Amino acid sequence: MKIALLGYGKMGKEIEQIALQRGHEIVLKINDTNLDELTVENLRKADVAIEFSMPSTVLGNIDLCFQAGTPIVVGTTGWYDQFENIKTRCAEEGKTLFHATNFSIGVNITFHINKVLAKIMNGFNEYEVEMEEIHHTQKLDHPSGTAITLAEGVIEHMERKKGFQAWLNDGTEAKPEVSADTLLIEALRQEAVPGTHTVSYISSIDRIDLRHEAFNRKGFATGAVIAAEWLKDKKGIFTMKDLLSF
Ligand SMILES: NC(=O)C1=CN([C@@H]2O[C@H](COP(=O)(O)OP(=O)(O)OC[C@H]3O[C@@H](n4cnc5c(N)ncnc54)[C@H](OP(=O)(O)O)[C@@H]3O)[C@@H](O)[C@H]2O)C=CC1
Ligand SMILES: O=C(O)C1=N[C@H](C(=O)O)C[C@H](O)C1
Repeated sequence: MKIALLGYGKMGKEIEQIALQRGHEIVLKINDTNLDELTVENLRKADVAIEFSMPSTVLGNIDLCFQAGTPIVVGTTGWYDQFENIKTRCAEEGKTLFHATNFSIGVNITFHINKVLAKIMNGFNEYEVEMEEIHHTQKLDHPSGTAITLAEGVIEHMERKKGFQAWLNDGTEAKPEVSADTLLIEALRQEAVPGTHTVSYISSIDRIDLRHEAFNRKGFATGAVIAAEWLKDKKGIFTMKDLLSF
């Protein structure tokens, strides 16, 4: 496949390596220094675009791919407040978009177990639930997209939680008091951490942790390339649940 990389930073470079290993060709690589090459005409030269840029640039890039008619795989996080608009446009205009807050197979297994665990813990009111996400210091958004997906999984299956609140624990803000029906997500930023997520159930006598720790970015990148391959000849909006068989 001919692939356009929209975003050639930490993830774009990792995806390039995996894509080449899997026999694909990179026809466009976009970062802040060559935005003049980011045109509908150039996007039409690609079979698929893989988008890992920034919360402030992702929507413009989705729009350009829709104009070009180029299927797009979106890994960028921090834009999901616009998700319904994009979903509607994708359907109305007959375009193709694959999105995931996390492309790693291990995280998607964790997403599944998280829902099963929340269903079980719904019956055990003596446990309080809280979450923690840790990422590298360059991360622009908080809480992470993955943490939001995990929180949504808990809220869907646990009657005593109705919403979530994020706390960036960078020493500037004390731990917030949250209401009993709010799930607190603590975001920590530490040098070079690719992504660690923990959902904890804590009672006065014990603690259950569901934890996923990425050792590097290979899992995210491989999942994104597999999604791009899977998207061939498909129309519509898709995510990892469509690709995985559990
Ligand atoms: N869904 C998933 O599995 C994963 C998602 N992510 C998400 O992916 C995104 C990117 O992460 P990461 O690679 O670490 O971030 P980086 O900051 O390393 O890379 C972002 C890249 O986007 C480039 N850029 C700037 N403007 C544009 C534009 N208009 N169009 C395209 N690219 C542009 C930047 O260029 P320059 O360097 O010149 O500024 C940079 O190369 C984040 O939102 C992150 O949360 C990350 C990992 C996994
Ligand atoms: O910015 C990152 O690095 C990551 N972002 C994604 C997120 O926001 O969940 C996925 C992964 O955790 C790495």
